Amino acid sequence: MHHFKGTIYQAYEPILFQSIWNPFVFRCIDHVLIDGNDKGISKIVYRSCSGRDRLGPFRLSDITWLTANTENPLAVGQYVNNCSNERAANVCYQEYDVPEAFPLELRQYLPNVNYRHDTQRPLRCVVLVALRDIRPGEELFSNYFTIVH
Ligand SMILES: C[S@@+](CC[C@H](N)C(=O)[O-])C[C@H]1O[C@@H](n2cnc3c(N)ncnc32)[C@H](O)[C@@H]1O
Repeated sequence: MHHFKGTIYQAYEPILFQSIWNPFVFRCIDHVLIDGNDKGISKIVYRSCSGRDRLGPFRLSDITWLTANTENPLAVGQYVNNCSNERAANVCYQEYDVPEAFPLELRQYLPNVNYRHDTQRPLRCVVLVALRDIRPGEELFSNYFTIVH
């Protein structure tokens, strides 16, 4: 199972500059957006939001996916390519909201952060679920336009 990492924007929040020429923006069913780009302004925004949201000694999100030393090796969801007739999808998307009861000390491994610190709703995450057994080194394909409810 892989995470689609990145900054979470509610449907009404401004994302214009971060989204220009950015193929890594994922749109959820309810129009929440995840900017999974690990470069440029998207990277700066994620770092800044992640540094801002801390609770005592705990980070509330994983920042290591922006570095060479990734602590959550599952946070690679945005590198999945689009399937075609010749190359069928082998993963699909599942959106979920992190429950309030999720342990504080484990939040540092979640590769998503809210753009706005005063967002009232739970953190949105999107994971990729394998549709069949996948061998090491196999390229991952999803149907960019299908979401499992
Ligand atoms: C979310 S990224 C996917 C990961 C990207 N291939 C990478 O290496 O970072 C989306 C971009 O990947 C490329 N892409 C996705 N599916 C593709 C496919 N089936 N064939 C060729 N390029 C594809 C397109 O350039 C698209 O804008």
